[in-house]
Amino acid sequence: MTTPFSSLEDFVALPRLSGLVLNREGTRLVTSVATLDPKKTAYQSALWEIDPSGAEPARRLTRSSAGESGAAFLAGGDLLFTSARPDPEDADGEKRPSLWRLPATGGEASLLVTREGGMSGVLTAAEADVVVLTADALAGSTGEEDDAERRKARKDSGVAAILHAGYPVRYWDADLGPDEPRYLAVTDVDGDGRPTLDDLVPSARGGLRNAHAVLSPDGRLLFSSLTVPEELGSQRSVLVRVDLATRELSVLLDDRENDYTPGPVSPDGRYLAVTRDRRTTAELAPQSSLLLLPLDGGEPRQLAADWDRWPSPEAWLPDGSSLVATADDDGGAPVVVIDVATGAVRRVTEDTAAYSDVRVSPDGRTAYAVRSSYLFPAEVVRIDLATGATDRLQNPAERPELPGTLERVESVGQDGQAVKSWLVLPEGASADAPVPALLWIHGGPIGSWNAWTWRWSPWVMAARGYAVLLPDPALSTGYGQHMVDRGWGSWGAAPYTDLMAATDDLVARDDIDGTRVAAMGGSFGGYMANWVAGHTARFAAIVTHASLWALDQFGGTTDAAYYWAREMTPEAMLENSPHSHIGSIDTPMLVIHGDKDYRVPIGEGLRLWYDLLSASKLPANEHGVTPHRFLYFPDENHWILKPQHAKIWYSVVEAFLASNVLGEERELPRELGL
Ligand SMILES: CSCC[C@H](NC(C)=O)C(=O)N[C@@H](C)C(=O)N[C@@H](CO)C(=O)O
Repeated sequence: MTTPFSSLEDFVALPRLSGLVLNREGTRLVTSVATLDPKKTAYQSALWEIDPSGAEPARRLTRSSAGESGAAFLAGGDLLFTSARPDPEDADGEKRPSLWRLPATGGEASLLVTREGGMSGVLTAAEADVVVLTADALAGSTGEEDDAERRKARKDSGVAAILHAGYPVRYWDADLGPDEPRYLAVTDVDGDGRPTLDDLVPSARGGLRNAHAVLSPDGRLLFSSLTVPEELGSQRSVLVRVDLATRELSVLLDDRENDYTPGPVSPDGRYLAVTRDRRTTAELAPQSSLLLLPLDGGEPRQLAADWDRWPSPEAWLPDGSSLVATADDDGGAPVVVIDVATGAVRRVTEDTAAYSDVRVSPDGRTAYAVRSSYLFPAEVVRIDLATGATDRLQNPAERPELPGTLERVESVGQDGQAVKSWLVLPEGASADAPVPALLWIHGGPIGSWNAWTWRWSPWVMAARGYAVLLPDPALSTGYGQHMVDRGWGSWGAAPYTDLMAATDDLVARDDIDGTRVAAMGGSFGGYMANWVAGHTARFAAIVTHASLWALDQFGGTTDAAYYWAREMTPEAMLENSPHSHIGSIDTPMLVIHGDKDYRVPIGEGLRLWYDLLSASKLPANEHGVTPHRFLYFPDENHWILKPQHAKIWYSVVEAFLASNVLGEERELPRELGL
């Protein structure tokens, strides 16, 4: 059967949906869909409207080569979005992300706010036309005009240098500073003239980087996380409230044992849902809990404390009786309703899908959400909150046909712990025709294989005849705190042995050819692929993407060193470091790394590559010929985002596996120039 996964051209062209907003009346749903641009070298996103009743087909709302994102409804019904599209009223205008307004009554979108430094996000209040932008300003600037002047001077002089006095200095693939994020309140949104912008937290000093914020329903208060520096390069995330009228900032929750993130404010404005993340130490694994914070100054109270999951608050029921949340759970992330008075948790959605972006209708009976699973990419659904009945609405795209089947399988770890996996089987796999298989190891390490992913699609490999096992070993979420605790600080122990237990059961199946199996992983999954390489020769090939190799150096060069310093002692880092086992590696490895990866810096990939050539059991000969390969992306980051590079990634991986697992040679893409 031919599916879009057979051709990489078709695969990268599949539309990708994300995000969902609902207007105040509950009559309009808007989502974002990314598709290939005409050159097929980038994705561009557009906003689409989805009929909440399910009667009408989805309709495209915006169209421009610059794309649109950041959709947010005003309480009055107009739709705001950000776009770097040109302003038709300003022919010479520079293209920078600006705020646009699409009237509820129809017609063209018009420019509402533009600024030299652009903007990255939009917050609106549920019941008042209040708008706050997230936007970068130069650290030393004193206002919008000053910021624009300083920006121009920096650009004209060609200076890119950044002088730091604190940490962090990089984030994923971005150099931090001298820009820093600010919250800019948009004044007079409904007035006739161009609104002005007021900096709500001028003293933030970089503390709003990656912050989460929400507005109270009446738009008078903003709640945000705020990062404050600590000694030894560390930091913590505290919870603050900003009064939009007075600009007064109050710290609501702050202690050195936890990080805090605001969730939604109750409809009556009396409570704030808060996520509390326990600060880890070498002995203490992460733990996430849901708090209810009375906004009149009372003490926070934990909700659903007896439920051994990590709930993420999404929305309130309109009567304020319950919170709607999602939580990783056994290979999915269902929607649950948590009673605020009792903390009782009621599971709403019954399927094994991962839900996000949950929006509740004004009558509290229905929720709308984005869901995905390994059977389908993100799509918008309607959920009956009483019965859990879930219907797929008319989406901008149909589900792609899949080249195989999906199974849930279970193994047993050395300590008796159940280890669950998804298993993707290619069409035709049977005892008469056993297929080669791939062990895929997820990153994090705190995470789960529970949602569709475009970056590592098992269906692309299924279309090429491979089964793909997606196990959730120790440190995975959705199986209770014990599953995280049992792997904490000892990555080479339970996480590794759980993976091997899952592999044992995989190769014992009669529809799998146990002699033709490879292991692959990215990020922490790449760490584990490297660890696997140094501890077993059972795999025919190993693919390691953006991987941690030498934990002694990684801990100091990653963009968030403080995070890893809280995970292991220096001794444990050495004990669990794959590079110490280079001398045992006798499996061909494909190393993949992007130069702009600041999370797992390129030094990991470079050192791994040199170590493989100089010290593994399969070294290069005097002509430099080695069974290992290094696929290097000079302009990609932690992940391979450009469509043309994603195709190269899959092609090179497939060729490497074909050569080492199947004993077949494949032609490499011409674009590699070899
Ligand atoms: C929630 S687990 C922690 C994620 C971790 N965070 C920091 C600050 O380092 C992280 O980024 N880990 C990477 C090494 C990793 O494995 N990332 C995974 C998941 O985010 C990935 O797939 O990129």
